[in-house]
Amino acid sequence: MDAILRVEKLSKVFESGFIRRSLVKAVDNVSFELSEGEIVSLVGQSGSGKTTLAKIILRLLEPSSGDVWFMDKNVWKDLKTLDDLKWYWKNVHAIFQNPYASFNPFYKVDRVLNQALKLIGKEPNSEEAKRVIEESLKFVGLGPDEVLGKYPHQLSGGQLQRILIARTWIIKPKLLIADEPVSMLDVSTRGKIIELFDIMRKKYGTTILFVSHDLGISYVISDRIFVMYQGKIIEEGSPDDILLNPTHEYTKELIASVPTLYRKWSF
Ligand SMILES: Nc1ncnc2c1ncn2[C@@H]1O[C@H](COP(=O)(O)OP(=O)(O)OP(=O)(O)O)[C@@H](O)[C@H]1O
Repeated sequence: MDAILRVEKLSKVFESGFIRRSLVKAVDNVSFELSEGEIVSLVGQSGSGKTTLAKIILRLLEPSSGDVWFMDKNVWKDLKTLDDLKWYWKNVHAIFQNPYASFNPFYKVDRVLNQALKLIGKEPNSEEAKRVIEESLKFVGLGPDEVLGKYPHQLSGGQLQRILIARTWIIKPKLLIADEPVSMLDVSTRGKIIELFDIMRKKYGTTILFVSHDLGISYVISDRIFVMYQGKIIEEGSPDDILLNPTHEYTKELIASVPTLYRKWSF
């Protein structure tokens, strides 16, 4: 399979401390490739560098060194104009942990769906736009009357996260970066969202980078798992490789800290 994303020797160093300056290597010489339609989990404890890596790929945070290639374009060197960036964010889309943060509290939730329509060149409020929005909500199991015309505070975190998946469904990105998208949600919404990721990959060939501290969910949904520790990917392999034959002490600790790992998940 062709690589859709290539990360090459990526590093990000932060300066921290006020009186005594010290350097934190949040991402330390990381390289990997993602293929079309793959679901890959990036797993590690808090502070291991997952979000920093995700932000660099999303072009939200500049790397200290190294390159990110997406479909043969160097993300930090080749994308210069606003149109280049729009192209990138149409193809590389993110869903973050806290759905409330993705909505402006002063606007009705419809706005994020209309913005998605604009991004793909469709006129909001047209008959076609209405149809696409309805289809997208159906895809995530929401009725239009349930959510449209409402403000974010009138909906639950699970409903908001589903609307964000509906937005992703409208945009149909080639790469979806989902950074802890389910950790704040109840078990049934979590299961539904993970099921939707699987459908997106099967139906539209979406590649998904699932960023999580939860090896349990990653085991169930991934084709491959990367284990991140102190800014480095210290181990990678199939879920069974990682779980049954972990080579790194840190991975063994991570497995031991997941009591629900072998429980049957019913999605
Ligand atoms: N803007 C920043 N300035 C200084 N240090 C930072 C900054 N952002 C992150 N760091 C540091 O970089 C390291 C990696 O942080 P990062 O948020 O990427 O980890 P993470 O694995 O995503 O953690 P979490 O699961 O808690 O989100 C941490 O030591 C963090 O303190």
